[in-house]
Amino acid sequence: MGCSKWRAAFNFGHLKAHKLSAFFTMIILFTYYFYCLNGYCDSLPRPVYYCNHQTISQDGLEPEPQGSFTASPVSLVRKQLSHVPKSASPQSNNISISNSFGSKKFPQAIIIGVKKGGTRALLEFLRIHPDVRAVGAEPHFFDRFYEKGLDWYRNLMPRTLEGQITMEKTPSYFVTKEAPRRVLSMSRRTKLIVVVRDPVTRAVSDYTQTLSKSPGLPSFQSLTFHNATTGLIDTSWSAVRIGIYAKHLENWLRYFPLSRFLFVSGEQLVTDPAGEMGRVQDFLGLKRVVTDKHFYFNQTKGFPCLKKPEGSSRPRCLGKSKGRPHPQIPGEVLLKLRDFYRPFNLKFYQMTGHNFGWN
Ligand SMILES: Nc1ncnc2c1ncn2[C@@H]1O[C@H](COP(=O)(O)OS(=O)(=O)O)[C@@H](OP(=O)(O)O)[C@H]1O
Repeated sequence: MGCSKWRAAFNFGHLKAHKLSAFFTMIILFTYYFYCLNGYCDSLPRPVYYCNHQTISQDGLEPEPQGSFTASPVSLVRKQLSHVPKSASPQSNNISISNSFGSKKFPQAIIIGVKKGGTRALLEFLRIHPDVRAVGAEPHFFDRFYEKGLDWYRNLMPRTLEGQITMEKTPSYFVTKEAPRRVLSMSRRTKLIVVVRDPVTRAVSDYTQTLSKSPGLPSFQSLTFHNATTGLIDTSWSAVRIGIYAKHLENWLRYFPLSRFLFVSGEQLVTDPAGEMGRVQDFLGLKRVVTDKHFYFNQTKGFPCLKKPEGSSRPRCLGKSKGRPHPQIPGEVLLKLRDFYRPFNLKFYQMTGHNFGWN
């Protein structure tokens, strides 16, 4: 091709400005379409949600410096992109790199409670199962964002393949009056998991979390009692109220039969994670894939940790806000609380047919 021909071929001068811009727009649209077709759009970082004033990324990893199941937003982006081979062609090694397989479904199982029961540990342990896909952040759909509608909720869910189950966890559902009716109207077949823990320890754990964000918080005992001299417990304080499990369960049982529930012991989840995970997998109709082989006890943390969590090859523990030391609470305050909870605990054991041994 002679010089004049090249000049003619690349001479856009005769094209009108609007034709040029239409030409470039088409190129941009085509490139974007091709990019998304290969599933890269799905691997872009997702929004970060704020739960209980704590930042939790969409895949459930808390952005804390070290420790576990944790990732900073930057490392999250790296992690999300890390599965894309650098020089991947769409069909390299006959394995498609597209991650847009499957479809978004409503959760078939929800961890509905309880706050500070061990719900994060349970969800992270479940996420190593190949047949479980879970949204990492707490969606808070059935308590805070119900008006956004079911399509909004479903869209938050990860895509699942045939045979995989979709899950989420939002511990405040258990104590939300409207939640059971709302979950029922999504699906009456939803499986409901409640991780329960000694309500006295749970209350202290709850207080510890609030204290970590508001260091000027009044003492635990002053919040526990209406009046220190009468010793009357203040049940309007959420740290106390959440632990009246029988009362909250009563509300759920107006909508769902007991067979739809699984009660996980928060204590057993720490002392025997594999045993508790066996029960959970059976309840969900999953093969018992998560076993004692997946856990090790981390002496420094004082909790079981995962040898190989989802998306990682290194052992990891939960983040620093999980399994943190509690402030010292006077023994007589704890005793009074224990007395307060006793009848509710006994009722809860009767309702569930399970003695959690908190007395
Ligand atoms: N494996 C493992 N590692 C760390 N922590 C563990 C684990 N298993 C259970 N727990 C207990 O989980 C408690 C936090 O409960 P949640 O995850 O339900 O809290 S939250 O409601 O989501 O804020 C947390 O409460 P605190 O000890 O008060 O921090 C832990 O006792």
